[in-house]
Amino acid sequence: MVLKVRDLSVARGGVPVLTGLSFDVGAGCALILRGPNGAGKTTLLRTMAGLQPPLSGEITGAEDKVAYAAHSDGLKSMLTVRENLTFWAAVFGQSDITPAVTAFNLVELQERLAGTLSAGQKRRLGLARLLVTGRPVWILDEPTVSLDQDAVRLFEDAVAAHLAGGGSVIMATHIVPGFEAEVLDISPWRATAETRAGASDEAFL
Ligand SMILES: Nc1ncnc2c1ncn2[C@@H]1O[C@H](COP(=O)(O)OP(=O)(O)OP(=O)(O)O)[C@@H](O)[C@H]1O
Repeated sequence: MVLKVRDLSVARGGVPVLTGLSFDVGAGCALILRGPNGAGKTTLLRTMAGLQPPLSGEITGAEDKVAYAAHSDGLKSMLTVRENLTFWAAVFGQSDITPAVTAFNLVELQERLAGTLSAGQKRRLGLARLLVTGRPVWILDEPTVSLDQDAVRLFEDAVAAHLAGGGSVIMATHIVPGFEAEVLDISPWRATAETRAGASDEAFL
C-alpha cells in the first residue's frame, strides 16, 4: 500500500496555503511534516483525511483507509472512556477495545466520563481511538500535545507497532519522535497569497 500525493494544492477559507506538493508514504513508513506555524500542516492533513477537498491535484491510496486524530479530540464527553472506545470500534466494524485501553494506559480510567478527564488523559483517549479503527493510515496533527513523558512513550510504542504491522503514519509535530521517520519540510510549497482578510471555511471556529 502506498499513499500518493501528486501536485496537490490546498486552501483554508478559499485562500491557497500550499501549492504543487507531491510525496509518497509506503506501508510501514512514517512521514513527519515540518514547517513554521501557519505553514499549512493542518490544512494538508485535513485534506489528506478527506475533511476538505483539495484545490487541485490528487491523493490516492487514502480511500477508506485513514484514521485521523487532530487538535480537537472529538470525544463524547458524556460517555465513559470505555463507551467512547466501544462506540468508535462499532463505527469502524471492530469490537475489541482491550488493546487500545492497554496501549494508552486507560484501564483505571475506563468508567470515567470523557468530559472529566485531564487534557493529557483526553489526548490518550483520542489516540487510543486510532487503535479501534483498524485503519492502516494514521493522520495525526500534533499528537503529543499535552502528553507527559510516559504517555509520549506509549504513543511512540503504538506507532512503532502500527508501522511494524504494515501501517503508515503521516503526522505534524514540532518534537523529534522516538521512531524512524522521514521528514518533509513543507515550507518550499507555501502559497504566496496572504490576502485572507478574515476568510474562513469553518462552520464553527
Ligand atoms: N479556519 C480557518 N479559516 C481561515 N484560515 C485559516 C483557518 N485555519 C487556519 N487558517 C490559516 O491557514 C493557514 C494554514 O494554517 P494551518 O493550521 O494549516 O497551519 P499549520 O502549519 O498547521 O500551523 P501550526 O504549526 O500553527 O499548527 C494559516 O495562515 C492560518 O492562519
